[in-house]
Amino acid sequence: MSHQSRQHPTALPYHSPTVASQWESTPIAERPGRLVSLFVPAAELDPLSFLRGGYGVERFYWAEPSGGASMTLAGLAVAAEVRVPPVLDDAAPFSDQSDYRFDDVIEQTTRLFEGASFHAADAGDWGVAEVEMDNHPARPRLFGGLAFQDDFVPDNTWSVFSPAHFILPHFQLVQTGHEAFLTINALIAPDEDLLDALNGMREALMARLPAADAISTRRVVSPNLSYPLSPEMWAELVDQATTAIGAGEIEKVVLSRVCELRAAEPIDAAATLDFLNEQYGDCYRFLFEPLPHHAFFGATPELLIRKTGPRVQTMALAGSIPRGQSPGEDDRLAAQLLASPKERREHNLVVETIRRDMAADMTFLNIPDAPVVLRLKNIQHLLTPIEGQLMEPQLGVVPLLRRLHPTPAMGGAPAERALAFLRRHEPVPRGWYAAPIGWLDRQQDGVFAVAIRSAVTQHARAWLYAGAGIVAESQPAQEWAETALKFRPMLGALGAGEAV
Ligand SMILES: C=C(O[C@@H]1C=C(C(=O)O)C=C[C@H]1O)C(=O)O
Repeated sequence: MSHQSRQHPTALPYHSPTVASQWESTPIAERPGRLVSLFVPAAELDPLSFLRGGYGVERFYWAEPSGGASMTLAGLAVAAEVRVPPVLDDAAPFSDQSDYRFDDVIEQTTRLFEGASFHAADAGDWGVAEVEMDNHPARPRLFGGLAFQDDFVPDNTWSVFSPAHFILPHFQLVQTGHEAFLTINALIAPDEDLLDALNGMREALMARLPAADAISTRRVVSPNLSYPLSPEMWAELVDQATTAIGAGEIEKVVLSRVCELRAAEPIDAAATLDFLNEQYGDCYRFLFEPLPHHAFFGATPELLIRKTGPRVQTMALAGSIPRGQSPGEDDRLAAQLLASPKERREHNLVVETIRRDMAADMTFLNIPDAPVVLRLKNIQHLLTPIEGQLMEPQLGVVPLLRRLHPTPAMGGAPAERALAFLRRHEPVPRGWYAAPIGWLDRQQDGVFAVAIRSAVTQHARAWLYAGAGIVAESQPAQEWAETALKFRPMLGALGAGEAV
């Protein structure tokens, strides 16, 4: 691959994260380091206080909706990263580059975990014991995501983001069910004595174990909002889409718009997590802050893929209607959503595309015949939960992301033409909005959500994103109102109340 890289100023002076791509074909013994992870039980640590205690360093957060195998991960600082730089080479036609990000992530991840070791810090008499890594909740997990489009380049808004970027946190707190563990991850030099390294790491781990003094963080107060796309411009955009649909060029395209927010002080995205956990506990809550005050965060209802060994789960989530003012009105609107041919068609396009894209890899794929209604705080959606069993369990989560992203719930149908339509017509680049966000481990198991109901911050500014599926019958005013509802989670999180 010959794409040039652009360096981002993400490294803070006190550490220098190793980019796994530097290891390119170097024999393990000659590499700059190998991954060592050491953990202790940490039932007393609260993930949000832990993050608040890390104000000023890189921070990461991931919380799955409660129930089942749900997991919360909070990360501080960077032990290692997997990053795919942008392609800036105009000479290479974009079509030749498609999918390069996924292969790069797989390669770099595999290299990062080669020769990795995993240890319990409290074995016996405070000894250190090597432990089987693969199913342990404290195992090292890379957290991050990808940009929506393959040809992403970091613009002014997304200046510290990459086409794909995953972080292995230096300190990683994981809660699953009733268990919690704090893990310290580090790359140690090949000539460094493992026991010496482990002793040093254990000291650093124990120093983090007591709950940090919470640094008080402030929520945003009375921010200013603006919408770069006027309702008239939106109507024109929707008309362009319905015209392309009428001409048979595409069947569906998801259009998005942006809300710009200005605050009086730098925005602490982590300070919104209490609100998101309280109000949107039924969603995937995430924070990716690779540089302090440059954060991408949100609370999304949409699972893209959960892979545990041979088992996979995904969903079709498309088709929307507001919540009612009363339980009766809620039910009436839900029935209207289920009965709407337009919403059902929008939804079925997603179901059928997922069926087509997954069927070849599955020994079985269970897709219910009809959707149910998912009722969220401000909006209701049509939902079809999907599960299956992989023919080859060793097929990792990243190839599955490649198959699925973007589903017609985020891009459109047919996918390539819908993406080309968006490149031509959507006025604001999406960055990481509507793209996969989540975690993966050494076995390349993992969980990814679709990063909608999300915002990106830069110091005192934030950009919120919301989109809606457009089909032949779509009306601009209705889609404007739907996107207004989809801004609400982030508006609430950023102190802008229920404003639309
Ligand atoms: C694109 C968004 O939402 C998606 C679009 C939906 C629709 O068009 O009905 C519903 C849920 C999501 O799949 C968003 O929230 O920004």
